[in-house]
Amino acid sequence: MLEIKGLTVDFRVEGRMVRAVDGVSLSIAKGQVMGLVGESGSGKSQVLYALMGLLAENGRAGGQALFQGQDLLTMAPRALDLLRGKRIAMIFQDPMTALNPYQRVGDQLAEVLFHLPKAQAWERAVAMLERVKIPDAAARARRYPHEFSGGMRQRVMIAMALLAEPDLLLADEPTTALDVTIQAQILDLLGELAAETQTAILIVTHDLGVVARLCDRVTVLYGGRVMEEAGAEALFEAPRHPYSQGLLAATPRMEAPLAPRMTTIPGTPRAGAASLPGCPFAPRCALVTDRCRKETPQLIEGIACREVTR
Ligand SMILES: Nc1ncnc2c1ncn2[C@@H]1O[C@H](COP(=O)(O)OP(=O)(O)OP(=O)(O)O)[C@@H](O)[C@H]1O
Repeated sequence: MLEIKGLTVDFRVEGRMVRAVDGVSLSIAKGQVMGLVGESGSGKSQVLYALMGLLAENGRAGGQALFQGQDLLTMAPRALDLLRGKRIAMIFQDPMTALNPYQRVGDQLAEVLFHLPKAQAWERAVAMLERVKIPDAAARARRYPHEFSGGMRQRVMIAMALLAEPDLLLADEPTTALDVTIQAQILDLLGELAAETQTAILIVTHDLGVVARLCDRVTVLYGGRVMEEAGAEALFEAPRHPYSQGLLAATPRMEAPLAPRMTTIPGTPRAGAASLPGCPFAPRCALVTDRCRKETPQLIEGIACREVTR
């Protein structure tokens, strides 16, 4: 459904180009859920923005992003507009970017189903609001976005994306603002959708709990580069890249009451790391060698670390 090949994102900053995403490749099949994980600043969101043609004005994308064989990066803006919101839906971190403040929530949702008679579209919209756990959905549908709490608006946006039954759903931290019980229910709902309608999902998150609950596969980003790509279960059971190991060790686990201290990865991410030669994780890596600082390791069989594959 989606095949990203060597995606780059560069930003012009004070007259020079800074690389934020450096050669990211991944593919997602029909009905598959791919998690894109990494610390803040690793480039996760820019990957999504590049796919949707929504990079900031000083940004430029390179490489290829094939959606059902068509390259999203070189597509004419009008063709991309036609895909967005129909075959490709996106859930943003901030729901107000997707909702019209002057239109009743039910009408906005029903508009997604423009091909149905109005009454039927409205009924489906209310049913979807119920599925995303909006209490008293029929009455709420008649209200405006500002009359909803932040968490409820987030669920409305998720409902809107699900109603469209897109082929591809791009989601940027879709449940971060929700409380944990609702979060779990929404993640399960996204998982059901992927299975029912064979929607492929690319979900950006810094939360490995989200990955564990929803994802089939995971791509781990660091400094704009892919460090590891693996099945979600395999990654949790045996992370291979030193960065993935650190990321997992830094996540508190319910089932490990005997290890209450959270481990952290020493050091801080290198700003603009993707512009420099060598492995971006080298300054923080326990296995680092001289070669890691000079040569950028390529992703081979799901891992970009020579020291592990040697
Ligand atoms: N308009 C811009 N101009 C220059 N640099 C930018 C711009 N937008 C983003 N960046 C840089 O791109 C890099 C990746 O940002 P991105 O938002 O994708 O990270 P992220 O992993 O999604 O983090 P977060 O979880 O905080 O959203 C960062 O170093 C950021 O400073």
